[in-house]
This record gives sequence, C-alpha cells and structure tokens, in this order.
Amino acid sequence: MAERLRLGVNIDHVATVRNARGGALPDPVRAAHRAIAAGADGITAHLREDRRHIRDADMVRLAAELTKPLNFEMAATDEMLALAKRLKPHAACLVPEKREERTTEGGLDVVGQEAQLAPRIAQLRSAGCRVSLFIEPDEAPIAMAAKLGAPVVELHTGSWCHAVADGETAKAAAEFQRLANGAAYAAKLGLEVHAGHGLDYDTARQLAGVSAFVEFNIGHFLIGEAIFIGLEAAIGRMRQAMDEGRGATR
Ligand SMILES: CC(=O)[C@@H](O)[C@H](O)COP(=O)(O)O
Ligand SMILES: NCC(=O)COP(=O)(O)O
Repeated sequence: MAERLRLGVNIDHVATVRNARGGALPDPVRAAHRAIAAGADGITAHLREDRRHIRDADMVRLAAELTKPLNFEMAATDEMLALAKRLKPHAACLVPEKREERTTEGGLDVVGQEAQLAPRIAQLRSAGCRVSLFIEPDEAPIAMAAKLGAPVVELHTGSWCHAVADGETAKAAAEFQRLANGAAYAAKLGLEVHAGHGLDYDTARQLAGVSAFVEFNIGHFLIGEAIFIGLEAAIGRMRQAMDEGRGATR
C-alpha cells in the first residue's frame, strides 16, 4: 500500500480577501484552524515581501497557535531569514519572488544562487526548520538542492496546471512526465518530494499517482472552492481526490 499523501493547505488568499477591506476579517488564522479540523496535515503561508496577503502578525499567530506543522514560504532575504529564525516554524520553503508578479511564476534559480542560498539554508536548519526549495522539476536544480543540503524539494506544478487548464494536451503530457521524472530523480537522491502551485481536484488526483510525492501544498483553488461549498467540504473533496489518485499508484 502506497504511503498516504499529506495535504498542506495554503491560506494566503483568505488574507487577500481580508486585506481588500483593510479590517480583521476573514481571519486567516481561523481558516488555518478550520482547515486542520477538516483534515489538513499542515498549513502553508507565504509572507511576501510586499505583505499583499499574509502579514507578520499572522505568521506570529500561526507559529504560536497551530497544532499541525506550519510551512513558512519565504524569499531568501535577510529580513525573512531573521523572522523564520525567531518564529522557528516546522518548515521553511524558499521561493522566488518578484514584486510585480501576480503569483509565483517559476522555481527558485538555485543553480545561479548557490552562494546566497547555502548559508541561509544552513541557518534555517540550525534553527530547527525543515528546509525545502521550491524549484522546477529538472535534474540540475534538484541535484543542486541536494548539494546545498536541503532535505526537501517542492516541485513547481504551475506549468503543468496551466497547460491542463488551457487544454494544451501535448504540453500537459510533457509537463506531467517532467514532474514524474523530477520526482523520481529527487527521491533517488534521498530528498523528500513535495508538489504545489495551481493544483485542483483533477490535477491533484492525477499527480497523486506518482508515488515519489509525499506532500501537496494547495491554496488558491481550495479558498475559491470554499466560497461555493465551504472550506471543510473543499478540503474533504481534495483529500478524497488525493486518496483516489494514490490508490491508483502502481
Ligand atoms: C510558492 C507558491 O507557489 C505559492 O505557494 C505561493 O504562495 C504563491 O503565491 P501567492 O499565494 O501570492 O499566489
Ligand atoms: N507552494 C504552493 C502552495 O502553497 C499553494 O499554491 P496555490 O495552490 O495557491 O497555487
């Protein structure tokens, strides 16, 4: 029987809605508690440098209150590093960030940034954080992640999800194969393999069939679904989709 996939729920976009009116509601920390009650294995939150959704005070509360692991997504900057070292979340996921982007557009450029990343990874590990690198599913960044001492990689699923959503069948098939190959390669190197960005019920179900993945981090789709069916129901359906996909693992 294949290992059960973990589901990390990203709550960034509860904070996006809150910030639209500048008040305190809806509270992303309340959403995190509800997500855990509904079966999330962990919570992901991305403290962007421009604080467009999650804010420092949210991170402080999440780190103090959660009963399941917190995955702190952050740019590899001194400011974020200092905060992560203070809050000591279960996990720190280093992601690329461009101020003008609408959302994360690709994986971290690990091959070009070894000198900056190596000391930051070492410091996060010393603070007790499980470090992951959000990267493209290609051999060069995966090998570099292993060389840099990151125990976890999160493979960027955005290109595949876009191709699926746009009905680009050939591209979607190629991107899926790229993810499957990347996951197998990372697992062979001894890395723990996660996936995330743009996943929905169907893509999560399909990707769950790749046995090398142990965790998916999913946010935007689930928060959108919550508008229609509620957060608990959306998480329940996602859990079911992932379990179905994992059951199909050969
Ligand atoms: C790194 C990643 O793919 C996402 O988790 C990230 O948090 C996306 O950023 P937004 O939530 O701001 O779209
Ligand atoms: N790291 C990916 C993540 O946390 C969620 O991404 P998305 O589902 O909001 O695109």
